[in-house]
Amino acid sequence: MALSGKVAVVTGGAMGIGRAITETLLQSGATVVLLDVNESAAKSLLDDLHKVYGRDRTLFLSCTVESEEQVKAALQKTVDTFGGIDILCNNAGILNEGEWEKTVSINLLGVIRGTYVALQHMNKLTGGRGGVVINTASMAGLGPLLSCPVYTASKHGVVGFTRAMAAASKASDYGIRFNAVCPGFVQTDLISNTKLKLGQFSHLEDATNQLMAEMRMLAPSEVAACVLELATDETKNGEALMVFAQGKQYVTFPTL
Ligand SMILES: NC(=O)C1=CN([C@@H]2O[C@H](COP(=O)(O)OP(=O)(O)OC[C@H]3O[C@@H](n4cnc5c(N)ncnc54)[C@H](O)[C@@H]3O)[C@@H](O)[C@H]2O)C=CC1
Ligand SMILES: CC/C=C\C[C@H](O)C(=O)/C=C/C=C/C=C\C=C\[C@@H](O)C/C=C\CCC(=O)O
Repeated sequence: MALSGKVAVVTGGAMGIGRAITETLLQSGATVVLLDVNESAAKSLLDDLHKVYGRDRTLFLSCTVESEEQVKAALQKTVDTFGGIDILCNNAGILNEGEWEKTVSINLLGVIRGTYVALQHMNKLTGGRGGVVINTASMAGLGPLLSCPVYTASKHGVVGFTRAMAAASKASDYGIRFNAVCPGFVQTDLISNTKLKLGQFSHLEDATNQLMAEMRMLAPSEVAACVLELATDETKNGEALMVFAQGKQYVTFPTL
């Protein structure tokens, strides 16, 4: 299988897209460590996964991506348990325009934190074995969603950070590829009760619902399949892969 012998870490791995990524990576032969704050969802998922994949290829570690200490401990535990990290999926994210600083803290700072801590373990220049980092951005990382400006900003930041890290890693010979997956609307808890999550922009919910209707919804598994593509195609570095109901498309960015 494509990922046999590989060790993957998935943040926000207990639910939604992260759960689908976890399952897809396991199906491809990887060992998966899922980090999440929702212990009940994670433990329920682990029970299901153990029945299919056994107990030796999955591990749940309670961890918020907002905490440097917790992320460092979780990734160290991963290395101590499984010998290294080959794949990091910075997937954890929220939608909350009312608590916009928390949105930035999780969606962007959490991606930066996970990347920098994992770099210490994955970087070939510091004893790592290289690998790939896949960040869950959004199509809102490529264009504006008027009902959630801060969410849009956080996802634009993820795309920019991913592309810059890809270039830095290539120039520095870290041996690590960096890519972003940019889904449209996906049927998960994140987009439930959106009126409450849009804060001062809740009056714009209808406009977003109309866009949602036009674009149609994705299943989490469709996003996970694109994550697997970015993980296994070693020619992909610095890419942003858009995923929408009609298909997928790599973004062509302007060359400076
Ligand atoms: N659902 C959608 O329409 C889209 C979602 N995305 C992105 O996909 C990613 C996953 O979102 P969904 O699966 O849709 O949401 P979800 O709400 O179903 O799952 C998010 C997971 O992240 C976990 N999480 C939240 N805060 C955390 C923290 N501080 N530390 C660790 N884990 C934390 C949650 O417990 C949950 O398990 C997010 O980054 C989101 O922005 C991107 C495009 C579309
Ligand atoms: C209220 C729900 C908000 C966000 C939910 C979800 O997390 C999410 O991220 C959904 C994003 C969906 C975006 C859909 C379309 C975006 C359209 C425009 O912003 C332009 C986007 C991309 C243009 C890029 C290009 O065409 O090259």
